Amino acid sequence: MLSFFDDNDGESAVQPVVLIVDDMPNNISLLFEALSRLNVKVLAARDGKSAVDQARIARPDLILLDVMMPGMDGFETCRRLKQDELTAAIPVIFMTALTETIDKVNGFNIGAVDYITKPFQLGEVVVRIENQLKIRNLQRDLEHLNAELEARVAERTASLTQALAEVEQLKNQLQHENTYLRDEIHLTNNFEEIVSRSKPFSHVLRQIEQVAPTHFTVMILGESGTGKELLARAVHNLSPRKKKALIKVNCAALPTNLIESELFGHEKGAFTGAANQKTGRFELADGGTIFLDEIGEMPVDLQPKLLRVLQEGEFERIGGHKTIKVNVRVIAATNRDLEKEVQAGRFREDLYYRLCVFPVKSLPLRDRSEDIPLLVSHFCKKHGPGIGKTIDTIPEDVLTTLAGYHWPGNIRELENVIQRALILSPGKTLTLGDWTWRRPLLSNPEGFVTLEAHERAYITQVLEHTRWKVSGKNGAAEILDIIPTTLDSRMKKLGIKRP
Ligand SMILES: Nc1ncnc2c1ncn2[C@@H]1O[C@H](COP(=O)(O)OP(=O)(O)OP(=O)(O)O)[C@@H](O)[C@H]1O
Repeated sequence: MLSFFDDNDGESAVQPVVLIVDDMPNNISLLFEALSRLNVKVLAARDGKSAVDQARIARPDLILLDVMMPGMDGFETCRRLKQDELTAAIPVIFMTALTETIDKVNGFNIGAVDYITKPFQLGEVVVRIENQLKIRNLQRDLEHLNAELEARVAERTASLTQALAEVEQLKNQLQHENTYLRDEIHLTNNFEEIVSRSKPFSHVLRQIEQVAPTHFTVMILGESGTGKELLARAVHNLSPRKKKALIKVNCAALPTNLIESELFGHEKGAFTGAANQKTGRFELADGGTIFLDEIGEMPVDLQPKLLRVLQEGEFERIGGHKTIKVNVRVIAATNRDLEKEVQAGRFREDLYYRLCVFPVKSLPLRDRSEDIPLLVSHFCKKHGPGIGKTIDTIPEDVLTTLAGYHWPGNIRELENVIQRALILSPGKTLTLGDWTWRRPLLSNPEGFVTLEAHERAYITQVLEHTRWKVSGKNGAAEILDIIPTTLDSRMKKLGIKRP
């Protein structure tokens, strides 16, 4: 007995189904009998329409289709079967009487696989059916193999795509980390020493560019370490006086009794200890610029003399009678609230107005934190060579940690942190070491950070302490008394990454 779907265990698998379509009951019974020799299930239909309906439901493995039938003939039935995707793949064998004059080629054209002629030679019929069922079986195997192959290809493609995406992500991350180092810091301004891409700071630089070529006195206001001196130098360098001297006086660094002599000079014997004549800094700055840093520290009794130089460009040395005329551009800076100083009577109002003709406010680092990556890279380049360090990677997590800090000491503090990090970095990747242990997070009353920044800093601190051991004995999760998965998700949320 023929079994088309025997599997390896010898068990008979699904029985093939053959649909006989003929309007003559005699033919159907003959075929029934012939097919009973095969291990197949036989279905029958008496006309084309019910054949199509049955085929849609039963999905036979083979259809024996009479050509000449009343109503829908075999050709039309076959056409319909082939148009329907549920039945299109079912092989069709046409049955036709020898006496019938039909166009056999047409039958093959519309999808038939074979012809059987009536009256039936039952032996031949069985062989033809067997052959078609074998072919059908092989086709099924092939389809199955194809599907399996496609599934495997799809699986491989998916994992390759995933791997490619991960590589791409890694590449992006590395590129990002290196961007600040690789790119020359091309700034669209005329400030060689000043590094910034921040929008608010670009307004400050714009003001500097506008005032620099004029003769106006410039007052630079801002917290300590925000780059006031750099701005003052920029004013001078962008002015027509750039070839002449820029003389700096730090009013806070000079003892009160010496400020007048430093600024205006003295004649020999003008006071005890004045053994020689001294040229003051206003005279030295003649034709150039004088930068009076920490102007808020200027003693009140000296302020009228300063006002006179500003207004008339003249003064006398201490102990001297000769009026000295100078052409000096004045730039002043302070981190104090000068208006308050005026109200408190420590600063003359007229001098205040004379100095504040053109005030420029330097910005604290916390208001331009987008500059942190640039500044970090700038300070690596500025200080690395001095201590024999070449940094080529600034990891994202280093930048994230730095961006989360409030910077009460501004850029000067950032510069110090980077100098220290450079010393501690063992290779070419910048590491912050245990900086987080030391930074005075809450030391500055104006410098409170957000809860999130504090949490980020604190978790980073603990992780650095445990050398990035998250779970297990002496791990960060144990210290923080939270479960490791919670710590993992906090780290993800806060952007904390193991260096
Ligand atoms: N935009 C910047 N780009 C590069 N370096 C900067 C920038 N701003 C400040 N710095 C650096 O930060 C340090 C502090 O800057 P600076 O001395 O100009 O600040 P300051 O406001 O004058 O401070 P203070 O009020 O204490 O005198 C300097 O080493 C300076 O070179």
